[in-house]
Amino acid sequence: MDILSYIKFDQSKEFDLLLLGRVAIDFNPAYNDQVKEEFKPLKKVHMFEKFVGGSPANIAVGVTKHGMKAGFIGTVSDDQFGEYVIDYFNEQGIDTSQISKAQHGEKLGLTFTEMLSSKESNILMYRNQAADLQLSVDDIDEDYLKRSKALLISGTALAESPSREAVIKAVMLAKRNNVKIIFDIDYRAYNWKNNDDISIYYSMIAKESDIIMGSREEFDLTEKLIQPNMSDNESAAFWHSCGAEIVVIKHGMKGSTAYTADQQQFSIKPFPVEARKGFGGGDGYGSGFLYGLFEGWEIIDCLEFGSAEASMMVKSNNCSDSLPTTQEVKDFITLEKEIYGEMIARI
Ligand SMILES: Nc1ncnc2c1ncn2[C@@H]1O[C@H](COP(=O)(O)OP(=O)(O)OP(=O)(O)O)[C@@H](O)[C@H]1O
Ligand SMILES: O=C(O)C[C@@H](O)[C@H](O)C(=O)CO
Repeated sequence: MDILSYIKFDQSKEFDLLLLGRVAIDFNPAYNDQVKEEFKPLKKVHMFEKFVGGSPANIAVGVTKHGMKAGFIGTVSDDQFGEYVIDYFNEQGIDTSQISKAQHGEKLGLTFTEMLSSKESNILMYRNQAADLQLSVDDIDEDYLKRSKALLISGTALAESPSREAVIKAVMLAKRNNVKIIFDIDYRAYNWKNNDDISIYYSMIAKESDIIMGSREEFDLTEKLIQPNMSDNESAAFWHSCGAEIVVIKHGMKGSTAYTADQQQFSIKPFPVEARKGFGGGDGYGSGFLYGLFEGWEIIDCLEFGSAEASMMVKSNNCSDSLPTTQEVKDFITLEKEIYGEMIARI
């Protein structure tokens, strides 16, 4: 079945996707032609490379590399790092007209990453009074929102006020302007005060969403106050009953499944790679999957493309700069299929 029968984007709109939420600065152990910090504990690392990071920021870069027209709604620090983010987005072709600067000295989060082995990596976040959580209702402009086919909300933006209210306002305005809502649950423990808050705000946005993407753990957190311990099938049925057209549930290396409102389900596995780190896979997955969806591909092809892009990202040393072009993902899939066989990722 053609995906356009699931999601009907308003093709007359100028932007494909607006992304709202977390943006930070990643400091990754250097791994380039000059310096190679091999797998080691963070305390032993001397040289770092700086990148723009944060899941929705990365996905904005990822979909733009596929030729989609994206804009970012967020708040950055009023300093050199804030300028770095805006310059980087501008260079990538992402619209920055709706990025505000924090007014009271709040700083962008700094993410120091630790690569311990191909199976273990961690992040160390410096994120007190984070600038991105200063996004407020005054930063949400209906005339801007209505110009987009879809709005992606990253769940981290719900962790604190005033960003929380800004998200809720954006979702309310999106709904009345036929802007599809994509909820990337994107749970990060920092900034959340307790699990009831997580369930209250995640479920509030999930109930309004057309597409929901998250790991099993993220769905469990979302569903805590609705019905704990749901199976994947039960979760999908519940969110479909609230109006979601596509529910994607990820199980890391075990694979992921997209459930469509017409009761179909499609599953995919990761493409085998030697990973440099665990994080960033979700952003590659989101970029590739959404690109396919906007192109009107069959769901299984969207999943394969997203899974390939995820594998490429965990293999890489960073989360934004290494996001691949469409041709690079296609070449990666061709190569992996030559090595491992045509059905390597398909379940
Ligand atoms: N070691 C790996 N090798 C290949 N692919 C991987 C590996 N780890 C993760 N992936 C891919 O990345 C996808 C997303 O990873 P995960 O399920 O951890 O989601 P996530 O928590 O949203 O990620 P992120 O930390 O980027 O937000 C997986 O569904 C899988 O396709
Ligand atoms: O915040 C993180 O989880 C790690 C970041 O380094 C990265 O940019 C990211 O946001 C991955 O989703």
